[in-house]
Amino acid sequence: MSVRKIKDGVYAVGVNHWDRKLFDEIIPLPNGTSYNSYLIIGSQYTALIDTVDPALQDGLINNLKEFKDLKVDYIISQHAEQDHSGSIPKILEMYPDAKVVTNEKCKELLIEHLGIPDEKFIVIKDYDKLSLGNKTLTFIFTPWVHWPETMSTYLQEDKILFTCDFFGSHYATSELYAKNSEIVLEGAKRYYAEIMMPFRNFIKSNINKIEKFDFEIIAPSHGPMWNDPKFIINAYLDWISPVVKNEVVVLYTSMHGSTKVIVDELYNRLVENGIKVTPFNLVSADLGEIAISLVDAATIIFAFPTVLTGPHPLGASITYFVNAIKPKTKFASFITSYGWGGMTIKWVKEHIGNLKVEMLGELEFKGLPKKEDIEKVNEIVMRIVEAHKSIGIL
Ligand SMILES: Cc1cc2nc3c(=O)[nH]c(=O)nc-3n(C[C@H](O)[C@H](O)[C@H](O)COP(=O)(O)O)c2cc1C
Repeated sequence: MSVRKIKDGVYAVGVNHWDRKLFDEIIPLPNGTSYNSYLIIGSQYTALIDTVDPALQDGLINNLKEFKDLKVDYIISQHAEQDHSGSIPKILEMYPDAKVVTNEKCKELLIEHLGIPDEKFIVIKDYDKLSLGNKTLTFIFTPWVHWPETMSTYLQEDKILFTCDFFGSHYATSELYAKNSEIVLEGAKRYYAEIMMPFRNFIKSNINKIEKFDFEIIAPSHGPMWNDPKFIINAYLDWISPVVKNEVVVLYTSMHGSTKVIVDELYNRLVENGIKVTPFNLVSADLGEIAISLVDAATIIFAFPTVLTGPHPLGASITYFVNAIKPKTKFASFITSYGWGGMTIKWVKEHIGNLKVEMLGELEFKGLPKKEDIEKVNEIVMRIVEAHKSIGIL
């Protein structure tokens, strides 16, 4: 990605990671991602907002070299995670007089993670301003989107709000703006589901905080910028709202097909009853797609066999993940096939403490499901139907 001008004196200097396949070594990236860095050249001082993942730092360096006689005075660090901060040491080498401008918490994390020396920092407080001459930055603390130190930066004269991970999307593109397309929104939802959803409760207060500023562009640190900020803010408000959709997510695996018989039965009966069902075979499912589905789903069904007295390891792993990302799901049900005995359902129930779900039935059956097990499926389906009706989504 070469340098792109956003406004007079404001440039996108970050890089696309077109071929990155996994984020956090776990979430697939069908459309890659980007690490955005923004250069703001004021009449007196120049600031760089965030850097890029160190794996691609040469791209940032080459972009900065396109500016003749550039001197960076301030590196604004909005988030200490390495995909945005990891190239700060290299930029400090290039511009030894530059100072890292950030909050106290971020400073502490940057020292711990990157070993940046104490004397390199200027510590700012919530709503502090920094003048670059004809351009003014205001720092707005937006904690827990998604680390404790995260903050946003408002560029008053150009009405741009830099938000780092907040409103980011996993989407590598040569376009500057998101154009509100479904595909970018999907990338934003993929990002939200893994990274932001666990901190849903902090998002509303952060949106209230930023909305006091008059901005026309949201410039995140992943994916394209939003020149229709309402579009992504409204998407976030929808995702964090307590409202769930008439959808069931089935997380299943089956070694010899026994659990799968029940999953198929559940699928057919739920669909017959007008409920959207998304089954994910844990062997091959894209974890990002599972997380995306859980942003809206009213109900989760955990369905996997018993292995070595507990859940199949893929079942244990997904249970841990779902519990960690804390979806707003309201109902859950549990299915397992076993050979001689085990504790699978008990284990799963004990490991979903973060989910505020009403349990809508469970089915533990030996070997292949029998007639009475199939009948039990109907009971579970009717409970799900009633539950969805009770909250007015069916
Ligand atoms: C490696 C392995 C370990 C198993 N461990 C247990 C166990 O500890 N307790 C049990 O009741 N069944 C155990 N089983 C039996 C399965 O739970 C049983 O065959 C079940 O019906 C498989 O369901 P599926 O066809 O959906 O994979 C084990 C099976 C395998 C392959």
